[in-house]
Amino acid sequence: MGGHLVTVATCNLNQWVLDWEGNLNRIVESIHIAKAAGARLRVGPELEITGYSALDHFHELDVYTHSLEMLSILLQDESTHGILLDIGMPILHRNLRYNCRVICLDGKILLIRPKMWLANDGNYREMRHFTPWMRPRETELFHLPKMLAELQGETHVLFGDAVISTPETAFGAETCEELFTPKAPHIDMALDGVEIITNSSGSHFTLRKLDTRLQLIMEATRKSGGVYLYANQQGCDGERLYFDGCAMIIVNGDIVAQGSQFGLKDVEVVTATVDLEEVRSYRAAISRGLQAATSDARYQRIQTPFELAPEDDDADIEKRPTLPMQPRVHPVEEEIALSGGCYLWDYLRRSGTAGYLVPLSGGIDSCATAVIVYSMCRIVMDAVEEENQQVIEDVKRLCQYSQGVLPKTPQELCNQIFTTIYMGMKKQSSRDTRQRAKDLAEAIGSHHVNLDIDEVYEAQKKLVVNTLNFEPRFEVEGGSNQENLTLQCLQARIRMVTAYEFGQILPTARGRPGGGSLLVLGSANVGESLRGYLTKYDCSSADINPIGSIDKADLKRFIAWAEKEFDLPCLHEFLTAVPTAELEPITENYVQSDEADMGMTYEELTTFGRLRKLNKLGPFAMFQRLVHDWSIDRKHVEGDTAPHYTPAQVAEKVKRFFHFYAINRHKMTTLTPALHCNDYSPDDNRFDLRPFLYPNFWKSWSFKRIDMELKKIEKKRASKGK
Ligand SMILES: Nc1ncnc2c1ncn2[C@@H]1O[C@H](COP(=O)(O)OP(=O)(O)OC[C@H]2O[C@@H]([n+]3cccc(C(=O)O)c3)[C@H](O)[C@@H]2O)[C@@H](O)[C@H]1O
Ligand SMILES: Nc1ncnc2c1ncn2[C@@H]1O[C@H](COP(=O)(O)OP(=O)(O)OP(=O)(O)O)[C@@H](O)[C@H]1O
Ligand SMILES: NC(=O)CC[C@H](N)C(=O)O
Repeated sequence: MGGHLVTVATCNLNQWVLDWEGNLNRIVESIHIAKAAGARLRVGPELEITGYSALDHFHELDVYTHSLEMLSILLQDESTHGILLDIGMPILHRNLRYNCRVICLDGKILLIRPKMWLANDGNYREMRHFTPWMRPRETELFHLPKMLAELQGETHVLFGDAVISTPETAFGAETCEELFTPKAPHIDMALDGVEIITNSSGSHFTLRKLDTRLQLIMEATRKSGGVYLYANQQGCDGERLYFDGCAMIIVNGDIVAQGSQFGLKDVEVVTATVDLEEVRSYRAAISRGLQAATSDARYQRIQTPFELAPEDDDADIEKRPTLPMQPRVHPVEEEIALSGGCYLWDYLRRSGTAGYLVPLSGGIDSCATAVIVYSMCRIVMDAVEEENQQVIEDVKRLCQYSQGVLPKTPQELCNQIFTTIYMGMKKQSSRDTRQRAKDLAEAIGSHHVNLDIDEVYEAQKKLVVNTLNFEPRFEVEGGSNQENLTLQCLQARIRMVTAYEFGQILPTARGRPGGGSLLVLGSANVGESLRGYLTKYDCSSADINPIGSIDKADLKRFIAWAEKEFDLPCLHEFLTAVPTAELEPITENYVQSDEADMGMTYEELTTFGRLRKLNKLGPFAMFQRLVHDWSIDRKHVEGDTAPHYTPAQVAEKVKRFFHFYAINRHKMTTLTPALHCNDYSPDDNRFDLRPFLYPNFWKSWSFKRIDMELKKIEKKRASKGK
């Protein structure tokens, strides 16, 4: 029989790919915390032994050998006994690679459950690394390697799609993506009377995604009833993704416990006491009976005498079911601040470098990058205040406080590990941008360098003058377009060389103990990357870019939010300034402007960027869509804030965008790795895979089709007298 009050645990773990012992230690620590909280079942993230993002390392046999070795250490560690464990790791079975859950108890394996529906969209390539288990509710024998067979006292364990039956209930596992599929395994398990479902995830962050995840999880148990335990990685495990934790426990559609989405705890365990009788009454009250009774999905149950709810515990009247709570969701601006801040901290501490350097131009993009570093310092100082020992250790190493004196404010920390550098040109740079950069640096406390690159520029330019006997001039000085571009790109590239030069020597020159290098941060955003409005291999080429998958609209929201939330009034100036590259000389009647140069506004670029990637529209479909969305006929419709253009103007805009997109796509192939935050990201290397040598779009069939459609539309409008 058994009791009905069960204490269960799930967790966020900050795993790191191939950090075998580190990963194992964090798993063991989570088990200790779960046990101390009285939990009898603990679930951990997907592939927690290797770290989720090992990618093509999953092709290497070492990975499977070391995973088994770590599992063997875990099973032998008696401090992990006395609780049912659901551990994530890769397993080689009959020469096929599987992404598995290993369910174990008291040093023995009960079941190995391979993932059935693999994640294969966007950043995910699980089909490249693993084989899905395509036989629902079937099992076979897994031959244990010698080291595990000795521990098990048997040569084989069950491998496949089955569930575990305890004296009082049954639980089954599903893995991450399976929850996202239309016919998720939890549906059949719930129909077959399984009351607790574990979900181990390696689920990455994108802006506004938590809503979707929450809805899916709550829906899973709202429709079928049951207890759902969600575990996830948290942090940067060695790739461009940030895993946003949020371990949760849900009962019959209500959240009863929720861990942090962003945070610096390497191990965060979430526990709750749930009442199995509530699941039974809920299931009795919903329309499920007939479907359950006629369902042919019958799961093999692996019996264990281990009680999840010892009756003795029910007699303890202090124990009571955890009450439902409202889900916590951060506003999108805060998501940018927290995801970027936490990712940068993991990257910094794990890379072993001395800090960050940002070329700060006085424009909004590099400003956003700098504010994200400041956000990191704020998050770190909060963790220091909460006495997070790992963070304190990392801060001590980075800041080299031999006396153990820690910084007291985010600004103090910022000053130790963050340099901003303004690299001006006498004729091109305005006083305004130089001042804005200086003001921001002062407000966030960064170590600020203000210099001019004219001498280097002149020396480099002389190479052409002296060697080719030709003096290139800017357009405003009467030069051609090609001369104008050459001189602009020269400045831009000198900035990149200067940024790396300073990044490498600054810690030593400042007398920082240990010396080392600063990582150079980039600030290219989605719109300008798509449009190609950047110099290849200039400051857009950096070590890592925290804003590379965020478009201008989201960035501006973030800066407006940070102005208030971080109390940085100087950010206001960045929001109202006209965006300019300052690569051409400023004259009495000419100041370079991004939007004029690009032939489109950032707002329009935001729309193009999202329709291209999220809605998957090519030139013709984009025209068909925007001719309505941006219709001139809607100009006077109240509340319509979109731009308004005639059909001919829309055609011209769409063609211009795709023309520049096509001729500049090569720039995406060398772009700095960016933290992945959005499904509209143009990242060519891992996410938005495209060719980079296109035919001339002006002569393309798709542009001709736009012209044909335009003619039809104009004819119709003319007949209506428009
Ligand atoms: N199909 C292809 N496949 C591979 N590579 C290709 C290529 N076509 C050109 N290239 C290469 O790319 C080069 C042209 O690209 P690139 O050198 O970037 O030069 P380009 O795109 O001509 O000029 C840079 C543009 O970015 C603007 N901008 C705006 C804002 C800021 C900044 C800044 O830097 O701060 C720059 C600047 O005003 C200018 O319009 C060619 O010289 C060639 O080396
Ligand atoms: N005067 C400068 N001093 C330092 N860095 C600069 C300067 N001008 C440009 N940069 C660096 O080069 C990058 C690309 O320059 P660009 O003019 O394209 O700026 P952007 O991407 O629009 O960003 P921002 O809004 O920060 O100017 C900037 O993000 C910045 O990091
Ligand atoms: N690892 C996975 O299966 C993750 C897939 C899932 N679609 C997600 O984004 O969370």
